[in-house]
Amino acid sequence: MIEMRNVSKTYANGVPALHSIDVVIEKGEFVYIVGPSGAGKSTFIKMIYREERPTEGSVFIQGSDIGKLKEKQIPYLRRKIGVIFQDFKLLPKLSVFENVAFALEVIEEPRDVIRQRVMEVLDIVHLKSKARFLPDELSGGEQQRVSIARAIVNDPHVVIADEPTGNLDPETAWEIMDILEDINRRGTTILMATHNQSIVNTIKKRVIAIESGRIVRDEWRGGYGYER
Ligand SMILES: Nc1ncnc2c1ncn2[C@@H]1O[C@H](COP(=O)(O)OP(=O)(O)OP(=O)(O)O)[C@@H](O)[C@H]1O
Repeated sequence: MIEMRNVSKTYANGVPALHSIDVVIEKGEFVYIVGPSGAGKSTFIKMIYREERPTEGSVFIQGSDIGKLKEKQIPYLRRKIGVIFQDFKLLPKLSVFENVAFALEVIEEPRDVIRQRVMEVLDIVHLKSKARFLPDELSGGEQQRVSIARAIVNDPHVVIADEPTGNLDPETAWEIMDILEDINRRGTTILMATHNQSIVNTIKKRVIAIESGRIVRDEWRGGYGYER
């Protein structure tokens, strides 16, 4: 469902970030992207929702080369991809409900459909009772759960999380992982860039390790090599 073929990225200032990346991620997988600071993890992730474009090579989502999309087609791509950030990026003046509903209002879904779907996803992240709260009335973990609800409200094929537990204490980080695993069990592909070794070592998934812009390891943490 996600395929990178010979993808390289050099930023406009000449900084090389990715070199000849070849990778396939199948529907329903849960994949960690790991590597030292500056290795290229965020750049890798940004390629998938076309926040950045490759300088060489192609990125395919469900068989379509997203480098070839016209600007006006990009919102359609982004509806198929939910994104979660380390710093949540919630709209501070909107309630929890409104933050999550926003993506559905943009596509002019009927009000009753919006209400039902928003409450459904708030239930998945255990925040139904806080639908009317503002983001700054919530803990960091709760804010991250709102941003997860917002990421899945359009029922995307893939959720991309860039350091989703980076700003959270360890206990809250595990709660976020429970929710991401639950979403993955419901069929959504998950890609998560992380520095959190204890999560990667405990909740065993496919691990893609990037160093200096190259994939240096791609395996299941279960102890056997990754093959397809
Ligand atoms: N917009 C940009 N313009 C120029 N260089 C950039 C840009 N974004 C990232 N880089 C550079 O590209 C390289 C890879 O950065 P990237 O953010 O992808 O790494 P990362 O693995 O996500 O790091 P971290 O773990 O610290 O978030 C780094 O050398 C970085 O300085």
